[in-house]
Amino acid sequence: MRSVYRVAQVRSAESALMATLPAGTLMQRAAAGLARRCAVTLRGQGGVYASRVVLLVGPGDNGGDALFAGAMLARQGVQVGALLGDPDRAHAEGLAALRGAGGRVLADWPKRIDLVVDGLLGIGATGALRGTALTLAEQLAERTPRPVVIAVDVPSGVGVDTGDVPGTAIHADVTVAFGCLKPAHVVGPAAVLAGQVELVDIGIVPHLVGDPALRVADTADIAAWWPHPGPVSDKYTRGVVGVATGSAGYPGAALLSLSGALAGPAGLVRYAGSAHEIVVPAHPSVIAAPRMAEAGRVQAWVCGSGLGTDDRAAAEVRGVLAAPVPALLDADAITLLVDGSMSSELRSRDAPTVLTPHDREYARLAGADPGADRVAAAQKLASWTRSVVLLKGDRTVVAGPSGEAWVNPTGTPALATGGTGDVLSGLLGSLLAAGLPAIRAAVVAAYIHGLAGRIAATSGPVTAVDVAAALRPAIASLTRTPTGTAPVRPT
Ligand SMILES: NC(=O)C1=CN([C@@H]2O[C@H](COP(=O)(O)OP(=O)(O)OC[C@H]3O[C@@H](n4cnc5c(N)ncnc54)[C@H](O)[C@@H]3O)[C@@H](O)[C@H]2O)[C@@H](O)CC1
Repeated sequence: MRSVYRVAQVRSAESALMATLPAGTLMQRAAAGLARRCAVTLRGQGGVYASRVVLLVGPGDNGGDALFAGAMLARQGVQVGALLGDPDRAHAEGLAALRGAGGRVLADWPKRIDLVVDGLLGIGATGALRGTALTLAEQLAERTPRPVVIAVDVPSGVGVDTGDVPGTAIHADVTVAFGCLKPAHVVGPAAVLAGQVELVDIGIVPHLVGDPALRVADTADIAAWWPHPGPVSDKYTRGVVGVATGSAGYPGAALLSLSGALAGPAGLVRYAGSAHEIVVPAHPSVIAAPRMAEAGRVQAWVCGSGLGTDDRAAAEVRGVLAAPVPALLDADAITLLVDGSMSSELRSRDAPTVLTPHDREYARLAGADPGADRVAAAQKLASWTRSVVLLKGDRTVVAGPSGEAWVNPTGTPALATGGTGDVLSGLLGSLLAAGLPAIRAAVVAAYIHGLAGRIAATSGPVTAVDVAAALRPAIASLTRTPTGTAPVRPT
């Protein structure tokens, strides 16, 4: 598991550590890690000696890191040139070190570039890129062929604490993050611009205070949390999941959510709904009934997709809300919550509730788009509804009513196709029925669903049926890979 911290937490940890060290020590640690990573890239492109590196240098310490790393590379025979965003405010000692090692300040972009180091802005950034920093970022974006870019701490132009991208920003191949992960490395569009994130330990971790802003699970966590049957398990002790989705008009939603539920750890899957005659030929192990009241006992309900929004559907959602077991509400069930007529039933539930909105469903329910800070948006809805909220996206966010938040690292654009959400809700319901705490069930389901999307995408364009079929190999891969496939590797 990786913990992600906000800028204020990083700043106070850095201050606490700096008070115990000679001046400049942290910047030297950061620059050394950055220079090492740059050398790895240059070696991979044909060699370090005589390669050409351009530093983009901003007015703060982020630019200082780039200048000191440039000096280290210059001493290894690299031709290093610096483009200064604000010549009067460039880090003076860093600039002297670069010049002393044979590096130069450039008046313009050179023709040949093997690597660009983005040291325009780090954790001191506010708002969209502006001034010369913006001009340099725009000029970089226009270059063809596009040079390889390594960002210093964060890609310039991103919202470090939110992961939003308010304007032009640098698109990095690699981001060398100092000390710990920040939200921009893992969430929102910023996470895509960060590329491969590599952590350099500069010693601040023991000084980080307070709960992390976010957590990211890795394969080892998911493997440890996945419930397995024991020698005395039976189909009932493993948990029974009830699926109230689809309808005679939309039987596909029922079939897809059932395929997700059947891949999960529950021992039995029951179906309740008007597609009951259709689901059994497709999934013979499912026990089907026309209504919830006739479905038999379950340890969790999944309700919503393809249900419709008529009186019958509303009665089913009320029935699920009244049931004393964990409940997942998706799609049409979320729509039925929008008018507020079921708010008190929702907010007063004793058993856990999970809501799985995409952005448009979120906007209908919360009254506004998730906006720039997707984590805060999910936390707000979780707190108001007293539910776990799984806000779908390329980096799906999971937030609990107490404020705990997770981001899923396995997402893929391949999942952006109709019906994949139904597969996710079935799988998540099965994890709830197997007894996982709601927030953990949501984190595990999002992770496995993302892996399945990636596996399905290896054979070409993906449908929800392909994602459902890939759930089993995704789950099997947990036991084959004892430690992480997280997107972050320490250097
Ligand atoms: N504080 C520390 O102990 C350490 C800091 N380090 C580096 O220092 C960085 C933070 O340095 P700073 O606090 O100096 O901040 P930055 O280097 O991010 O620069 C902030 C300055 O950039 C300008 N600026 C802010 N937003 C802008 C925008 N949108 N467009 C154009 N200009 C903008 C402002 O003049 C602001 O003062 C970290 O990200 C990291 O790279 C590392 O050297 C490790 C140690």
